[in-house]
Amino acid sequence: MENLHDKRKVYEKSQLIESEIKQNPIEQFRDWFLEASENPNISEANAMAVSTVEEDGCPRTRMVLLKEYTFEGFIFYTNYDSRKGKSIENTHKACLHFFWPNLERQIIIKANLERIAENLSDGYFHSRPKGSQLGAVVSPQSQEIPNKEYLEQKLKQLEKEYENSEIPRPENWGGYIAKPYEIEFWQGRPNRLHDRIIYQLIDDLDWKISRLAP
Ligand SMILES: Cc1cc2nc3c(=O)[nH]c(=O)nc-3n(C[C@H](O)[C@H](O)[C@H](O)COP(=O)(O)O)c2cc1C
Ligand SMILES: Cc1ncc(COP(=O)(O)O)c(CN)c1O
Repeated sequence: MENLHDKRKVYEKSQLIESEIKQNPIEQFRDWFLEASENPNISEANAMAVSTVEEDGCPRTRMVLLKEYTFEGFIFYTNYDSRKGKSIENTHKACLHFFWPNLERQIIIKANLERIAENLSDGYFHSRPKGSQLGAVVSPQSQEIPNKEYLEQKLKQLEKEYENSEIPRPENWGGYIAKPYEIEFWQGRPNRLHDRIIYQLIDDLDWKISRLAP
């Protein structure tokens, strides 16, 4: 069909060296995340790929929006009965991936996942625009639906129903916190000799920092 052999870029914008990195990977994440957020060429710095392993042993990846990060972990919101929800309930694990092409950087995070407390999910749910709240109520995420009109009709009905009242958060919609145990920071370099620094959690306390070959 099409040969892409000559499609390649030289990465040369920055470097990642031990003397300049943070000892804690969340602080390192914050440095890189703030830089990405402030970059006018990156429209959704908080968009990340989330991979989960499904029952056939194959990982499946989709984008979600990171909504909060703390020293404890990374929080995103979704439908607990979705495909990702089901695989998280089975494995309690996921891999989060950020790629910011303009910075020539990627971050790969392996984590244990838990649902966040219901009151926190309530708080976030009600902070969303009403249309998005209704969207979450209307959509049986990842289920087969008969057609597009099915959602549009349900939305119209609910718009009337909740015109003057608060929309309750669906029980199956809420947040997950991904508590990291391994975080790799990757900075593109010339000659494909990229910088890779990996933090691995030891004893639930300390992070071991190593350099990996590109
Ligand atoms: C940039 C971007 C951000 C997204 N953010 C979310 C999100 O925060 N939560 C969510 O449930 N789906 C989000 N989606 C939709 C998901 O990619 C996905 O289609 C949906 O969650 C169903 O995934 P699943 O069937 O694998 O569970 C986003 C899609 C894109 C492209
Ligand atoms: C289905 C779905 N759920 C949730 C989100 C998260 O975004 P927000 O909570 O800001 O609406 C998105 C963002 N694209 C989405 O597509």
